Parts: sequence; C-alpha cells; structure tokens
Amino acid sequence: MGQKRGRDPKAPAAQANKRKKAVKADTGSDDERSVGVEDLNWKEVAMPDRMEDAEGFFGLEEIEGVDIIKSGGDVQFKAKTGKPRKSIIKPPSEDDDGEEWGGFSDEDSSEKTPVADKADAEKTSAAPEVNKATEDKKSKKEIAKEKAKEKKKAKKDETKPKDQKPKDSKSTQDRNIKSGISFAALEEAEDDDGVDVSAWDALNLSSEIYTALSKMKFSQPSAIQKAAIPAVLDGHDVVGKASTGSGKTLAFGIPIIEHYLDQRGKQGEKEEKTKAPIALLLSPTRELAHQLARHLGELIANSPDTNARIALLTGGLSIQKQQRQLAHADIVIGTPGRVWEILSTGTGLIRKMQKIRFLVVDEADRLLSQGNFKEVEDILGALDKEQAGDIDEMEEKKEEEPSQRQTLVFSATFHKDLQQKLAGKSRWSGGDMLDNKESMEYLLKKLNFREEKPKFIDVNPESQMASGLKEGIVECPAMEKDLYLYSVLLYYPKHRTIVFTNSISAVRRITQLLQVLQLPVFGLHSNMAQKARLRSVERFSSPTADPSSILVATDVAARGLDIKGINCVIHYHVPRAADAYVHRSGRTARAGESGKSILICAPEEVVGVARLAAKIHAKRTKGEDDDAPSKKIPLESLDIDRRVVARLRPRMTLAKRITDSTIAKEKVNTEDNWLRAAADDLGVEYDSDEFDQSKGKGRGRGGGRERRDKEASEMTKSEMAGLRAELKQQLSQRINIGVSEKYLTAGRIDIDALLRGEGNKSFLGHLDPLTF
Ligand SMILES: Nc1ncnc2c1ncn2[C@@H]1O[C@H](COP(=O)(O)OP(=O)(O)OP(=O)(O)O)[C@@H](O)[C@H]1O
Repeated sequence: MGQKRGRDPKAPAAQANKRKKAVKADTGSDDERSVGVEDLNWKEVAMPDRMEDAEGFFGLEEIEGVDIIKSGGDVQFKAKTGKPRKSIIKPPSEDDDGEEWGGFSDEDSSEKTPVADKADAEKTSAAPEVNKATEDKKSKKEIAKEKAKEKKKAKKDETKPKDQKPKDSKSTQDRNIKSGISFAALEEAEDDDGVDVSAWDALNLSSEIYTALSKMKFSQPSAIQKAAIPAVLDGHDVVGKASTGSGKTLAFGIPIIEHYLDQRGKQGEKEEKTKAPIALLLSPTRELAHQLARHLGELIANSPDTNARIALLTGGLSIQKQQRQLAHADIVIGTPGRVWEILSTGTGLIRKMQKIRFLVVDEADRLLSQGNFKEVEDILGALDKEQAGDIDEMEEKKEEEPSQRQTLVFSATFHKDLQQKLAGKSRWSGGDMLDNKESMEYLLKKLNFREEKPKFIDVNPESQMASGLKEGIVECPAMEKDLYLYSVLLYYPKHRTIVFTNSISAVRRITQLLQVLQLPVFGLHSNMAQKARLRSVERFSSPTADPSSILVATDVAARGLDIKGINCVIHYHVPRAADAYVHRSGRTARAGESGKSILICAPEEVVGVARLAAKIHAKRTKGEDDDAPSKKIPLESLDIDRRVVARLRPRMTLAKRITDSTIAKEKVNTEDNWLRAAADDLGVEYDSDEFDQSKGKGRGRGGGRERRDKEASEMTKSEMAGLRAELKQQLSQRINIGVSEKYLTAGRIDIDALLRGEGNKSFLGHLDPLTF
C-alpha cells in the first residue's frame, strides 16, 4: 500500500530526532534494516491542474512498497517483503537535494529558476563522476580565488563583454522563457549578441557582472543603480527611493553578487555545514519574493562561473524543502511570515542568519506597515540578538568578527501608515506620503542600521512617477463606468492593459463582463489560490497572448509586478491612497518605456482625485515662491466621442444582463446549497419557495437589490440564449461612427484604406484618437 505524509511544518526537529533514533536502533541485515521517515525516497504527489484551492496540499508526498513498524513512540519503515531496501531509500548522493532547488514551485520542475537550472544541469552531468566533479569544483574555486585577487587590479584593463560572443546566451534565454513561471515568460527570444556595457565602467564591477549585464542587454545603469551601487559597495547602509520600474532590484542585487564573488574563495574553503548566507531579502508578498528570486537568478545565471544559491522562503510551499534549501543558501529571499516561521523553529538558524552581510527591506513602507510588521520585528530582533545571546554564544562570538551587516531599504513611496506609527513623535505633514526627513526618522527607529546616518538616496525627488508615464482622466456618470471602460479599451486596441478595482467582487464582475464582450481578459485577486493567481499572470503576460490582453486586478497586483509590455493602466475605481496610485500606475512605463495611466472618474469623485493628484504631484505643481500646491489637476482630460458611447450602449446593456444573470444564478446556487446543508444539519425540510416568501416580507435596505438579483437569476435558458445571440450579432459588426452610403459614394472616406482594414478595426469611419 502506498503511504502519504502531510508535512508538519511545526515538527521538523522532532522528526529528525526520531529518524536518528530509528536508524541507530537498527541492527538487522542490510535488506531487513528499517529506516527513518527522512531516509525514505518520497515522491511528490502531483496536484490536479484545476484544483481551485490546493494550497494546503502543496508538498504532499507519497511512497510505495513500505511496511510501517511501530515501536513505542517511534515509527520506522521497511521495504515490503521481497523488495530490496534500496528500493525505498533516498539515493545516498550528497547532492540529492538537487530537486530542492526547483525554487519557485514545489510540484513543477519546469518552474525552476535559472540558478536552479544551472546548478541542476551541472549536477546531472556530473553525477556519475563525483570525484572528478569535486576536483573540477576545486580548480574552479582556485581560479575564482585568483580572479578575486586580481579583480581590482585588472578590472579596467579587461576586455569588456561588448566584444564577446556570450557562449550560452541563447540557451539561457530559452531556459528562462521555459522556466519563468509567469512574467519572465514575456522575455523575447533574443540573438546571441551582448551589448556594449562601457557605460557601467565607473561602477568598477567585476567581469562576471559585466558579462551578465551585457547578456541581459542592460547597456547603462539606471539613476538609482548609478547612485546606490557604489554606496553599497563602499559598505554604507542605504535608503533608496526611486520611481517605479527604475531598476531598484539590481541596485541592491549587484552589490550582493559582487560580495558573493569576492567572498567565493573564502566560502569555498568552509564546510557546507558552517557556510552562512550572505544576504536576507524581505519582501511583502509572495509574488514579489518570487520575482526578486527570478531577477537575481537571471543575473547569476548570466554571470560566468557564478553559482550563488538562492533559498526562497514563502508561504504556500513546502516548509521542509525550504529548510533544506536554507542549509546551502547564499542568498535568502522571503516573506516575513514564512522566514520567521523557519528561523524560529530551526536550530542554530538564527545564529547563522546573524552572520548575513546584507539585510534588504524591499517595498519598505508596505513591509514595515502592514500585517507583516510583527514578524519583521521578530526577525530584526533575532538578527540583533547577538549582543545579548546566551553565554555559549557570547563565548563563540568573541572569536568571530563583529557584525558587518549593511541594511538596505528600498521603495518608490513611503506612505501614511509610516506616518501613523510616528504619531505624536513627528510633525504631521498633512499628506499620505512622508517627506524624506520623516521617512528617515521612522526607519532609524525601526531598523538597526550599522551607521548612525545611512545614505539617503532619492534619485528623483521631484516625482515618484516614471518619466515615460502619461496620466489622464475620463469623467463619466457613476452608473456608466462599465460603458466608459469598454470604450477606452476599444480606443486602445493592441494595448496590454491592467484594470485596477478596489474590490474582489468588482474584479469578478468586470472580468465576466469583458469576457461576455469577447475581450481577452483575466482576473487576479487575493481570494484566488496561489496557483490560479500565477496562471492568470502567466497567461496575461505570455508572449503568445493576445496583444490586447487585459488583466482585471485588485491592489494585490499594484506593487512590484514587473511585466514587460504593459501599455496602459486603468483605474476603474479611484485608489484609496496616494501610494496605491503611484504603484498601480508604475506597472506601465517601466525601465524607460512609455505608458498611460487613466482614471475613470464619476463627477463626485473628482474632488478626491484632485486631492490625490495634488499630493502626488505636489513638488511638480508648486510655484517657486508658493507653498500651497496648485489647484490645477496635473492630469489630462480625455474626451470620449459621444457617438462611440451611444453606439456601444446597446451591446453593453445586453452584456450586463447576461453577466448579472450568470452571477445571480451562481449566488443563488451557493446560497441554496448552504441553506440545504444547514437544513440537513437541523434535520428539517428545506423549501426554497417558502424561504423566498419569508425573505420577501422584510423591508428596507437591500430589498431592491435582492429583487433584481432574483429576477436576474430567474432568466430562463432560452432567454439567455436569445440575449447571447443578439449580442453575438452586434459584436460581429464594427461600430459605425458616421459612415453612410452618402459618404461612401461621395468619396469622403478612403474606401481602399477601409477595405485594407487600416486604423482601429473596432470602428467604421473616422475616429479622432484620444489625445494621448
Ligand atoms: N540598467 C538597466 N537597463 C535596462 N533595464 C533594466 C536595468 N535595470 C533593471 N532593468 C529592468 O527594469 C525593470 C524594472 O526593474 P525593477 O523591477 O528592479 O524596478 P523597481 O524599481 O524595483 O520597480 P517597482 O518600484 O515597481 O518595484 C526590470 O524588468 C529590469 O529587468
């Protein structure tokens, strides 16, 4: 019989002890000897692709052909009679953790990082010749050591990779496309040529990094990279503030890899057991942690002979696997909850982590302000515990070097929750954002910087918005936002667009509505299972996706998501805080590209929007001698042609009726199932008509909506089919905005162009494009 085990994150140490005990007590012949749970060759259980919420089951493993032996409190395992012992035990190779470096997904090896792939590929090819591989490794380490020594001297004279033909650039690229779980898949397949990276000269980086930058086609550093990299390399604590999509990840990532390269020789001599990670990177969300790992993984994969290993510690994935990753990691990336869960249960892990050279707090304002804060505090407290550790620890510490930890804090914004935490201790600035001084005061209080005064680098103090971003506003009646959203989407065909809403139910409804209108749309919100979330982003960002793809999302997608080729961000709901507007808009116009951010606004929302815009653009709109922000909204007003709105209304009415009915039916079914189950529990008969009648007696708020829902849910199949047929017929025609036979015959329009399908194919006739 096959055996399954769930992974109990809370008892790894106990399991390990049990295992030791079990193995020790064993004295039978080789094939009879029993083994502990950790020695079994567990196989991961594949999850069904369409399982809606499988998070609790990720990491479930099974094994076949074993008998269970219980002895007192201990559980041991033996191969079934007639089977050799080796059929159930883990292969003995020291490298058997190769599968652990799958990194980004527990169950799909195709989702590995470039780092993982690189390491795995090397392991696979080296497996039959372990000794030779070790020798090779040694010689590589020696070479690396020599390189490290000569590096500083030789840097300037080295041939820059601009002239190199990177050997494996194409294959690395291909691997990335295959292995990227989502947005990385958007990378285009490129040719083998690297780019000229001489613009990075002043940063005095190692040749490995230059090669990687060349392969990644990063011809010059961004402003934050130019300013922050030297400061970090010089050993400073750094607080970095730069607009969205400006390359903050590599601003701290490059110095970390530089340090790894520098230390590689020394680390190589150390036993794996005593090896400690060099950096801990904290991120507020799982998606961002995965993205950080991918981004740094890409840098490592493109750096010759660089095998820095990343452990990714996030929720939703196997904790034991992450614990094992951590044992060999050079760089640890994670969300605070899971990082703390692992550190606080593992033996000696905190002591190991105290040796890190870099602590990175990414998206600092969010990380230090939301639900993560307690765990962040715990982690920071544990890292700083070394001065007040127990006596044994203190003895050991005496022989070790003093802490060299640099703290690096990055974000595009510092928002009002930080302000609230400072309440009473600092001047109220009257806005959602903190000014630099207030941010620094807060960070100094919360983080134990090495230096008294960390370097505050704000590369674009005049604006937090990307320079290539255009901001616009569409005013419309509150009840017609759907119609105006649809109009804007049709105005911009072949634009990859994210539509942000303030609620999960709005994401669900708008996604369905746009689907009914036959647009290529995907939804993303936090009630979706992690796997479904990643699938949505993957489909939206895939290079083979429709270029007009739309992602409808809550603010779960507002921060950090780096999806190439997003042309437009639409705020269906006005964001609740200024920082959300900055981060949402920052999903477009990244890395020097251009993009549009459009607010769809009801008249009653305009005042709030004006306030929001004034906060964000305060510095830009202030007059030289004027302290008050300008009243003018720095957003361009976009005029949607009334004819367009009028012609789209019929199809929108049909689409809404279909969507409302579908949603109402789903709701009724869910309610019905719930009531039936409750009636079953109570042992009473459930009569839905009786229940509906008693419900109808109630008066007051919600009654109208309930009645509408009920009516919508009662639409018959044939009525629904009729609506769908009518809509289909309408969608099959272009929206005619003024072409009549008279014009056609009078030669007032270019029939050839029309027949060639030039211009916006949704419309028939001339349409003035929106002003930006
Ligand atoms: N020097 C560079 N040249 C060109 N592209 C770069 C460079 N550095 C980074 N990039 C690219 O720019 C994009 C944005 O980088 P990154 O995600 O680090 O931005 P960010 O500043 O952290 O943004 P956010 O604040 O939204 O998280 C990435 O796709 C990255 O690969």
